Amino acid sequence: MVVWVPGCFEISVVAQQLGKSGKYNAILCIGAVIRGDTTHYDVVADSASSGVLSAGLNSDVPCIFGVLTCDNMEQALDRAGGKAGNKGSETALTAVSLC
Ligand SMILES: Nc1c(NC[C@H](O)[C@H](O)[C@H](O)CO)[nH]c(=O)[nH]c1=O
Ligand SMILES: CC(=O)[C@@H](O)COP(=O)(O)O
Repeated sequence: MVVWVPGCFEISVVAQQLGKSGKYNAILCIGAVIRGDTTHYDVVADSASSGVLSAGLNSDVPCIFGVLTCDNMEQALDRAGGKAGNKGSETALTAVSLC
């Protein structure tokens, strides 16, 4: 199942709900935080990473951190199936290795 959230900040709360539902063996948390003009980037990136970790610990279901933290769109696209690979599919492999 795919669940969409408004932004990376909201990933962890939904991941925790899904983990606690008991329906899933792993949750793949995929997104991109792109640096802007302000410090908002750091807040969202830090919250996403610590939140996904907490979601896994609190739900006892692996929540895999597949959130890109990039300086620009080019870096993000390169890592979303471009010349630097596909970090999304790597999260799936990580989940398989843990289950
Ligand atoms: N700047 C990025 C955001 N910002 C939105 C936040 O994640 C959040 O939805 C909002 O602050 C409301 O709580 N989200 C991304 O996924 N990527 C960004 O680069
Ligand atoms: C508010 C946001 O989600 C994000 O776009 C912030 O960008 P900026 O740092 O350029 O205000």
